[in-house]
Amino acid sequence: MDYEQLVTVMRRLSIEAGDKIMEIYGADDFEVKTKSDESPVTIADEAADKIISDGLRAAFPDVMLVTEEQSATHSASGDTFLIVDPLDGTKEFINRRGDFTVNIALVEGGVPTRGVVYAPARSRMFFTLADGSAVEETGDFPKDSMGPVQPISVSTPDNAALMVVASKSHRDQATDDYIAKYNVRDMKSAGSSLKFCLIATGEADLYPRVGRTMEWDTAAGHAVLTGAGGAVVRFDDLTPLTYGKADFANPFFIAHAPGVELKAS
Ligand SMILES: Nc1ncnc2c1ncn2[C@@H]1O[C@H](COP(=O)(O)O)[C@@H](OP(=O)(O)O)[C@H]1O
Ligand SMILES: [Mg+2]
Repeated sequence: MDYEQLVTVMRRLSIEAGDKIMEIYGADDFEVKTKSDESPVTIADEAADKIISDGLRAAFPDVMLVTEEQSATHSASGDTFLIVDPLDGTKEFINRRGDFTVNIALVEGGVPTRGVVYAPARSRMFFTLADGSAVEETGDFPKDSMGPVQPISVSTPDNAALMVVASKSHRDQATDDYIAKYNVRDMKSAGSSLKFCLIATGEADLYPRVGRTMEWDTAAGHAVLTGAGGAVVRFDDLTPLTYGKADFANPFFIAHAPGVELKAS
């Protein structure tokens, strides 16, 4: 795999998909359909999926591709593949709350090693460079050349006063009970894979997810967080969260800056 090429292509496709998503977001109205798993989908999900899949297949014809919108056609995957959630945080998108992201990642040997997370309505873009380190790009995100980038890295947390981030649209008692085990200075809520990025930049220390997600929801954010020095572990045994699992379903997990003294579930 040519990582320089991969980063260039992932970044460009995320911007092209983000542009399309924002075009639909800005329209007066858009249709919301319900998928077989009851989750909502819009023409923005489908249009962004097409842009990204066509682009990845053209650039990397030999690498397996898994996308949320085409998930019904995926089977046993092996442990190296590209994985895409073209619009994570669909509920945020529908409710016009802004916290939605375009997510593209490379998983190698069950580990997300490169990824891009782009939040077009927030004008924030996070990705890994070819060497796997994480950056945030600022500016107006030109398609064909990288704008100014800043290396990002996780916080050195104060375990007596942690900053915790949790889902905006999927928050429950189990999550609150687990968070109650920590000394929390403040809580943020955020939608989509942005939660991983807030830990990657040091804006938060801990993100426990006691609820369902799929691998495409987490792979790109996970890659960015790893590149910034953070980690994602399973909620049940605190071992690393891996990819290429049956049905691409994740167990509950905890994303964190390594300095957080993790509590058992
Ligand atoms: N019951 C469930 N089963 C599978 N995935 C779920 C789920 N509830 C939420 N999710 C996933 O969580 C994502 C939203 O995350 P958050 O709540 O952190 O914003 C959704 O992504 P999509 O919006 O791409 O469908 C969805 O995939
Ligand atoms: Mg998603």
